[in-house]
Amino acid sequence: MLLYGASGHAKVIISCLQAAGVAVDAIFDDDPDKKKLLTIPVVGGYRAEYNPGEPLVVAIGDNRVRCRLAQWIQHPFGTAVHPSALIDSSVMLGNGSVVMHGAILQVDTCVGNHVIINTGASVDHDCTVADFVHVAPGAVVCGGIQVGTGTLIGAGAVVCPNLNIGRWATVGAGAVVTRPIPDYAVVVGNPARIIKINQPL
Ligand SMILES: CC(=O)SCCNC(=O)CCNC(=O)[C@H](O)C(C)(C)COP(=O)(O)OP(=O)(O)OC[C@H]1O[C@@H](n2cnc3c(N)ncnc32)[C@H](O)[C@@H]1OP(=O)(O)O
Repeated sequence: MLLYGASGHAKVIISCLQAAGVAVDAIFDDDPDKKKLLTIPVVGGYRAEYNPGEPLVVAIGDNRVRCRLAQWIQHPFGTAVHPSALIDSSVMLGNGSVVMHGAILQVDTCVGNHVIINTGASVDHDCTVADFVHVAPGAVVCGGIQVGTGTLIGAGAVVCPNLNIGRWATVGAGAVVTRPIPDYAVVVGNPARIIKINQPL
């Protein structure tokens, strides 16, 4: 497996892959001062000709940056799933997506491409999690929820059942979402309230 981005997020992905018995051979990063992450060599900026058939995961936590890079990279995309994650056999997991330590994906949930289901997060039954979403550590997404493209569900947030969460929205850490959230909205608190609407991409 190859990674793009020698970040803290990449360290967690390496931990997942190593626990699953998958070797990480190299990491691309544009910063010439980065030479190694944990024990893995950092080999410079992205090159399509570097081991072209080897799967790659974009190891960048920022959803917009991960989206931009994924549309440009020419390698096939792999997935990283920690063995402690509980994933129902009905779950669909897209290319480039990662499921960290202790995360739970329940029955009939569909997870798109380049999604992060972070440490200890849970996404319950019948959810649809679109591409480039990040469900941060400890967040709880209850049953029957649609999460739109590029949205961040912050650490420890709770999203109540059967709600529609828009595209490129941000749910603040610890928020309790009780109503649908529009595209690009940033919400915080319990119950969650909109504090601003971000600019579209
Ligand atoms: C492994 C990992 O680390 S994964 C990392 C996952 N990341 C996260 O979970 C972080 C999620 N981000 C947040 O919660 C952020 O605070 C955001 C995005 C909601 C807001 O960030 P910003 O847009 O920079 O807002 P800012 O910090 O200026 O705060 C604006 C107001 O909202 C309040 N606020 C910000 N975040 C929260 C929150 N999570 N809960 C309650 N209130 C909040 C601030 O106190 C401030 O209130 P004030 O105007 O009365 O002073």
